[in-house]
Amino acid sequence: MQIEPGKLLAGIQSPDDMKELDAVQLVQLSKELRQYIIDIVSVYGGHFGASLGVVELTVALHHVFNTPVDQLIWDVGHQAYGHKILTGRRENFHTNRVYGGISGFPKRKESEYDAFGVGHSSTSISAALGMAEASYYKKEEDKHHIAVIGDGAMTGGMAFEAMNHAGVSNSNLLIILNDNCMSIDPNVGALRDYLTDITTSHTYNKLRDEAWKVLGKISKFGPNAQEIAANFESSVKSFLLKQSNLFESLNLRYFGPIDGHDVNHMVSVLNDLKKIKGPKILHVLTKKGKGYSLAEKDQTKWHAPGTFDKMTGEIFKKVYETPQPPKYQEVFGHTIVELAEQNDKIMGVTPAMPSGSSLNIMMKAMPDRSFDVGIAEQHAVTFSAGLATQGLVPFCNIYSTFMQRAYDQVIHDVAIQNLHVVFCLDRAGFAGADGPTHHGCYDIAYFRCIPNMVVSAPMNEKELRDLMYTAQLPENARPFSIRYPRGNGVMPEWKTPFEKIEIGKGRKIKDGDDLAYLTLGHVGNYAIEACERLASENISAAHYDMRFVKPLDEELLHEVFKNHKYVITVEDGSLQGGFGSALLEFMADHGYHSKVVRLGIPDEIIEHGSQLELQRECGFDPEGLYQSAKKILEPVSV
Ligand SMILES: Cc1ncc(C[n+]2csc(CCOP(=O)(O)OP(=O)(O)O)c2C)c(N)n1
Ligand SMILES: CC(=O)[C@@H](O)[C@H](O)COP(=O)(O)O
Ligand SMILES: [Mg+2]
Repeated sequence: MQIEPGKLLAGIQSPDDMKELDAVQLVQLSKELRQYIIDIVSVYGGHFGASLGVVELTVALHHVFNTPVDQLIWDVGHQAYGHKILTGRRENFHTNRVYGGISGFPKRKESEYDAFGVGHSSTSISAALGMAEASYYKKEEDKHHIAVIGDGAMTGGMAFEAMNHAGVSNSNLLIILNDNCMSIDPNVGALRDYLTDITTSHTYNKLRDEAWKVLGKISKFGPNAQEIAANFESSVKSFLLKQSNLFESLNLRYFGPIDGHDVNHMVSVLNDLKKIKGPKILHVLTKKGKGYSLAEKDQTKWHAPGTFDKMTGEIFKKVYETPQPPKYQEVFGHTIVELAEQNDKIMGVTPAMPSGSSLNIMMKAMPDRSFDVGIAEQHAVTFSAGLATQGLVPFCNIYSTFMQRAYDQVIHDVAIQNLHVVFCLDRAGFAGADGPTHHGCYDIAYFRCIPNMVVSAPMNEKELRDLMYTAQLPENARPFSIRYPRGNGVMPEWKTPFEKIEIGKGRKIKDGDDLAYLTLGHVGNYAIEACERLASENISAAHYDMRFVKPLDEELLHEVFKNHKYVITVEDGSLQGGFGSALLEFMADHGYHSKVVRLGIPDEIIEHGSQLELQRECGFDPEGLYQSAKKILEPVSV
């Protein structure tokens, strides 16, 4: 489907084409850019509300700054669709997040305008500061470094670490705080309240106006800007501003808040700020979903709505005639509430993903026992450890990819003290369209080497429920991780009675003589398919659902290796150090010599696409499992 851009937008091949636009044209370009994002995302899907909210900011930045020489870094990058469209990728934009197409996030290898690869939050200030310090060192005095960070991302610890550093640097750094009061769900915490306060406080705004007067003078006096700013900074007003402003206290010159939907005002402010050297922050107020009223009203739903009818706002969902299996996240969300009703020690913790993890179900049902701690994975883990020291049983739900942030906390604060924290790692395995920054490839490998830790993965909804039930039992008071993928399970009738699973015990799903599949987690369902297909060709394959990588079911493994010359291991995770590796270690330790083929994610960066496309690429989709069996059984030619 061909989607045509507006007339002005059609003429923009790069930001160079925007430099001469006048005030009216900048407004028109913003309008066309917003419409183009709506047109494309409604048909092809992707992140939506965040990019709509920064349309004017994006236009103003590329109009004022000399990108790509000036370095523009988008935090997380889910709001950078306008940036991509204006920087030479409009004609490819319909391939956004599609297998083989452009990435949904800024990516250095995709464009020179993407100054830094992103996807995880709160990295932009550190990266921009690093670039700014490099420019300072290289005496590139006129170069600008701009980090655009949302109020949600600003709650992440890294943002504070970076501001702490920036405040004592001389480098030419501009932080733009894009404040829309939203994370994916409504933003949380004291910083959110603080930002609202400085936006509305009477006293503060009076002081701020003084600062703006100085900026006005800077525009007029041009070359004397430095001097005027310096005079202002030694004044009493500046002292008061510093006392009453968090960012000023950290030595960052603070400007704003300003209306982020007034493109021409932003152009004039950014032009002023260009003249002020050193680290500074501009607070911009925007509305997530701006310009598409449904997205403005329900900002969480329209964060990444999927495809929709742009005229009616109907979000397209596949219609099935029979009941479908639920998403794993939903099973988690309902099951934690059920368990918490039985066990008053259970608490729920999420770092800024209440909707994504479905912990929002518990947050609604039991608000005093569930916490959204903001984009703060490290804090979420150590906070859970703190709860556990007091005899509570926190379920700390973190996407596998974001758990990478909190690795030290898992070891130092949980495992070494052998605390009873249950880690639910959602989006384990390929995340799909979000791509390599979001794939949950590494958790098996990075958790498997941690003493005291139980590492498990359910093959279906029942196993997820039973593992959650098992994990909270007092006799299992130790760090316990359960990984499961993005998307649906396999059991429409998922609400099964709880059954305890013995820790470290797998199960034989099917006997067979010719080879054995050993699977971990949801991909076990692919082995069922492969076994059926092989059976129709008189090949008899056994199938074991191992459930645990740590501890391993050694009894079951002795059975496997005593009876099978050919073994195929399957995991939706990194082959390096993962489940297959664990089995090779077991074989080496016990002197087994079966031929083993390991299927999983190779030692490469796998890009974006649907989960199945990526699994196919790596050879562990159902077809890949079948073909591997055929291959392993092929007679060796001499
Ligand atoms: C480390 C990390 N944790 C969680 C996420 C998931 N995530 C992506 S966008 C987002 C909300 C960001 O809010 P904000 O920075 O205010 O941007 P907005 O969407 O409001 O424009 C979250 C939680 C992430 N990308 N990285
Ligand atoms: C940008 C970001 O990090 C999130 O919006 C992420 O895309 C959410 O992924 P899910 O859609 O799997 O919740
Ligand atoms: Mg926000």
